[in-house]
Amino acid sequence: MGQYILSLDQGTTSSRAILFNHDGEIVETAQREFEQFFPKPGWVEHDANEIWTSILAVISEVLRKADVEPDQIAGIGITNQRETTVVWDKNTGKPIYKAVVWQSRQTEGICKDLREKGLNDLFREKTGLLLDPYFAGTKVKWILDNVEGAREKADNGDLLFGTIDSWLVYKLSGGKTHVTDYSNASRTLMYNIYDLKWDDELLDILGVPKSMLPEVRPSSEVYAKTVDYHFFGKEVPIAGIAGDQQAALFGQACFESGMAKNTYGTGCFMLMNTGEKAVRSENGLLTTLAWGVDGKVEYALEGSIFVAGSAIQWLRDGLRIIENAPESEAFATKVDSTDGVYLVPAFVGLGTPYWDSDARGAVFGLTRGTSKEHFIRATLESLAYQTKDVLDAMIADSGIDLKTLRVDGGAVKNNFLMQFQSDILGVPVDRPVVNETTALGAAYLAGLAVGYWKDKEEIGKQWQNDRTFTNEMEEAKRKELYAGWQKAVEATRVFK
Ligand SMILES: Nc1ncnc2c1ncn2[C@@H]1O[C@H](COP(=O)(O)OP(=O)(O)O)[C@@H](O)[C@H]1O
Ligand SMILES: O=P(O)(O)OC[C@H](O)CO
Repeated sequence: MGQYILSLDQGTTSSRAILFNHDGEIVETAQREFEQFFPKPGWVEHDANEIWTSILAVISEVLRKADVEPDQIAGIGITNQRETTVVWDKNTGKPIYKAVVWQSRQTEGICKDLREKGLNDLFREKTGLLLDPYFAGTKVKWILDNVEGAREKADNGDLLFGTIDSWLVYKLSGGKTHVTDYSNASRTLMYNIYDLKWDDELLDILGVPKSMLPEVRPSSEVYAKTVDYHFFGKEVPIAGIAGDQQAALFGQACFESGMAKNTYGTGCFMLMNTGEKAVRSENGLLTTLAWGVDGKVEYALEGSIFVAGSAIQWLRDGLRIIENAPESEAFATKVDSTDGVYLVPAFVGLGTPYWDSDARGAVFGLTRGTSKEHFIRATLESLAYQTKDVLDAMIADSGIDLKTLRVDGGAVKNNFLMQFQSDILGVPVDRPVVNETTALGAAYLAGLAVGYWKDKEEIGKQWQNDRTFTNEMEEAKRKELYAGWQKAVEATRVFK
C-alpha cells in the first residue's frame, strides 16, 4: 500500500484536495466552488462554515476517487488564500461574522484614518506591509467594531481570530489547536516580521486583544492530528502550513535567494526569495515572510496584483464576450496586436506598485475599427503589463536581474499570454510540468515534517520544466508598447 501526502488548497474561489506521491506527481484531485458574497460595492465575503464543509467534501471525494485509505496518508499540508479573516467564538466554535476576503475594501475608511494619523510608516517598518484594506489587521478591527457584542466578547477572551489556515487546523483538530505559520502571520499587519512576534504597539492601535491571536509556528512541523471523527476513523498529522503564494514559491523550488515565481490566478502574485535577508522596498513591494523551515525563517519580496484571471472571468460573466477562459487565447491570436487599445483592470483599485485604492478600471485607444478580438487581447495583455510593473520594481529593489521567471496558476495554460509575457519582460518564462505548485508546496512542507521527503535538495530535483517561452520582440517595440501602458495607467489614476 503506497503512502501519499494530502494537500488542502483553500483558494479564493474554490477548495481543492490533491493527493501527491513521492515523485511529487498528482495522483488525484477534487475541487469544489463555494459562494461569493458581495454585500456592498467593493465588499467580498465568504461563509467560513461553507469553506469548512467544502474542505470535508473534497477530502472525502479525493480519497474515494483515488481508492486510498486514510491510513495511507502520511501527512496533510494546508495552503490558503491569505489575509482572509475569520473571527469565531471559542466556546461554540462558530464564526461571529462572514470571512472578510482579502479583496474586500470595507476597511478603506479605517485605513484612511490611520494613514491620516501618519501611521503608515510605523506599520510598514514593522510588518513590511502598508495600510491597505488587503491585509487582515483592519478586517479584525472592522469585525470587532461592527458586530454587536463582539468587542466585549473579545475583551473577555471569548473570541479567536485566524486566517483560513488557522480556521481549518482548528476545525480539523476538533477545536484543540489554534495556530498559524510565519507566512500567514506576516500578512496580518499585526506581526513584526523582524522580531517574529505579535506587535503590542500595533495591536493596541488596532484595538485587537492578544488573546484572540493564534500561536505562530514554522511552516513545516506536526501541529496537530485530525480528530478521528472528521477523518474517517483515523488521526492524521497536519504537518505543513503556508499561505498560497509562499507555498507556490516553495512548490516551484525557488529555494535560492534571487529566484522568483509569478502565479496567475484570480490575482497575480510575484514573489522573489531573498533568503535570510529582509529587503525593505523603496518601490511599493511588500516584504514578507516566505516560510520557516529547517529552524530558520526566510523572506521574500512580493508584488501583489489584485485583478488578473478575474479580468478574464469578467469577459466571460460580465461582458459575456467569451464562453470560457481558454477561448480568450483563440480570440486574442486572431489579431496581430490590440491596435493601440489598452485595458487597465483596476476593478478594485491598484496594488503593487501603485497602491491606489480609489482607481477604477478603464479602456483607452478605442476606434471604430476596435473589435471584440482587440478587446480580449488587451485584457490578456494587461496581466503581462502589470507583471512588468512588478518585476521592474523588484529589480530596482533587489538589484537582481532575473534570469528566468517561473510561472504557475490557472492562466498559464494560455500560450499567447505566456509568449507575450516573455516578450514584454525580455526574460524567459518557464512553465513547469506540475502547475498545481501551490498545493505541491504545501505537500512538500508537510512531507518534510513527517520524513516523507528527506530535504529541500531532494525536492529541488523534482522540479521539471514543461515549456520555456523566450523573448521574440524587439527592444524598441517592447519600449513603445510598455510606454503606452504606462500612459494608460497614469490616465486611469487621474479619473476618480
Ligand atoms: N486559458 C486561460 N486563459 C486565461 N485565463 C485563464 C485560463 N484558464 C483559466 N484562467 C483564469 O485563471 C483563473 C483560475 O486560476 P486558479 O489558479 O485556479 O485561481 P485561484 O486559485 O485564484 O482561484 C481564473 O480567473 C480564470 O479566468
Ligand atoms: O486564492 P488565490 O490563489 O486567488 O490567492 C489569493 C492570495 O493569497 C491573496 O493574497
